[in-house]
Amino acid sequence: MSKVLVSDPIDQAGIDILSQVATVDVKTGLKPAELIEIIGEYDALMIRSGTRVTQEIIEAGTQLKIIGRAGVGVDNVDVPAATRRGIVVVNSPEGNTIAAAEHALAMMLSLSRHIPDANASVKRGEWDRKTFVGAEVYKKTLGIVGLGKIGSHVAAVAKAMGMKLLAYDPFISTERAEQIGCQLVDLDLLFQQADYITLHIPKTPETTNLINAKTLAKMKPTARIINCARGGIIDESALATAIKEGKIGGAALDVFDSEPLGESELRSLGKDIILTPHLGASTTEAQVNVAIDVAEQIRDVILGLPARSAVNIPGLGPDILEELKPYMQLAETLGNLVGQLAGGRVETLTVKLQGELATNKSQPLVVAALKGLLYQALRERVNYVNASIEAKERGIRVIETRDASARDYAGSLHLEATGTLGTHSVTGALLGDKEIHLTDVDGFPINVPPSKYMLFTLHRDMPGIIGKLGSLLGSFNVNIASMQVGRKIVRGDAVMALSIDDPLPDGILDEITKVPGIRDAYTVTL
Ligand SMILES: NC(=O)C1=CN([C@@H]2O[C@H](COP(=O)(O)OP(=O)(O)OC[C@H]3O[C@@H](n4cnc5c(N)ncnc54)[C@H](O)[C@@H]3O)[C@@H](O)[C@H]2O)C=CC1
Ligand SMILES: O=C(O)CCC(=O)C(=O)O
Repeated sequence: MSKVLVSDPIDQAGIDILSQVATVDVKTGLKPAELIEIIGEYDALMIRSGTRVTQEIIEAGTQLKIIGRAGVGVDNVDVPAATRRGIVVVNSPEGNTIAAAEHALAMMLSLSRHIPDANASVKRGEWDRKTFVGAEVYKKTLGIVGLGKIGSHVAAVAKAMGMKLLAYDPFISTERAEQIGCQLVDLDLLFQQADYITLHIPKTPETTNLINAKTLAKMKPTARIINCARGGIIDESALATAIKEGKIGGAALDVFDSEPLGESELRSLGKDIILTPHLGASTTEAQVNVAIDVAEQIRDVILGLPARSAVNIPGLGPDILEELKPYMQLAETLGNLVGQLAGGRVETLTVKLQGELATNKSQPLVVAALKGLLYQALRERVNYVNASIEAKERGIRVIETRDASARDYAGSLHLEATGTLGTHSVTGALLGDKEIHLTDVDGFPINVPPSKYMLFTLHRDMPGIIGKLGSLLGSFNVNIASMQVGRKIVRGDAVMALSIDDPLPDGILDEITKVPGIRDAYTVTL
């Protein structure tokens, strides 16, 4: 019989499901070394946010087939390490949405009315009505950063409370935001106008320290910030200083840079700050939802069935998966590339399946292309299961076409993204031993394997231009690994595709477009 280790407190409903197919051991509060010592016996590991599943633990888990995170964020799991070992990582994308949204709303109201401190003072035997005069949220402006599942529910409730709603989410369409009752604005305007700012975004390199001394300085002196998303999105030291110096009105935090919260000046800021120990998902209902959601997936994987919310491996039947795997990678890479070339907000994605890919069972490739397209917005949170829904919620129209007669390659995939900044297209195919090659960019034929850091230019095909670009990159210490030009006619328009060894330094793209003959330049990270 299979064995499942449950290393964080999980609702009994989940344990009951697991017990149908496995021996279940519940051992909470294990130290990393203790977990490493025993994980080798188990086929599955079920966790919440308390267990940090590091590469070391994954490597010690020689029998592990699946890691189930009873919640949304999988940032406490080394997903790439699990993927490398072929371990499925699953989560529950929606089981605790309402709980987290309600916690953020509760934090906003508690902060406004000083409820925690007033409560504590009455319990101490005091009757102080002067200290705790609060503020109403009615007719105040709420700035929502991240208009996904939780942000949208916060918006719906806040609207009903009579708040004016501003939102910042670069990956949501204006129409979608309007449907939810929010005005989509840029981040600076949101910081300047909001009376309350609530964060509902993942922690990514772009969102780390999004709230810092500089952004705090843009806010109203009465502004209150709520973070029930992830620690590290707010620079805690800058926040403490801003509250102490009266630069903002206060903050309510459920999540911290390091959890459990250790020694911190945040603890000493009185009634202008509320701190909760990562309770966003801690409702009876949410814990039942996430436990059932994840336990069912662990049960299915143990029974040899696909998981429905795998964050790293598609939930498809094993035969189709094996056949499509290299093409899924192609579709994902092209989606990621075309999304970055298009920049801004993509409104339409056209997916053309060509040659042998023009069959009905190639539909997962469309999903893989969307997963790639949404990667910049959602990082590891977009998966093969949710990519279509996420695209729909962002107002992205998907057009799928098939052309079995296209015979340049056995099978090739053409993606065209149209967005607020224009239209771009890429085509790719698998060559040789299934290596991905870009075969066309914006209608210009090329033949290059994609690399981690790339630079594309649209330019006039004329003497000296390649040399000028090479020297410019050299002057910024950028090393070119490979370069290829694609053109349709001699001395007409052309595309240059360069693989570079490191990310392009800030500001250099503008310099590139100043080179006579270069019209546009784009940098992408794959
Ligand atoms: N405190 C707690 O116990 C809980 C915390 N969470 C956290 O809440 C956060 C939101 O969760 P969901 O709404 O379920 O996720 P979601 O994926 O539905 O929404 C996230 C939104 O953030 C947007 N986004 C991504 N990068 C952005 C950026 N740089 N600027 C602005 N917007 C950006 C995305 O477009 C997306 O619409 C996550 O960090 C999740 O881990 C979730 C559940 C419980
Ligand atoms: O398991 C928990 O209580 C934390 C929930 C959470 O942060 C998440 O689902 O992302």
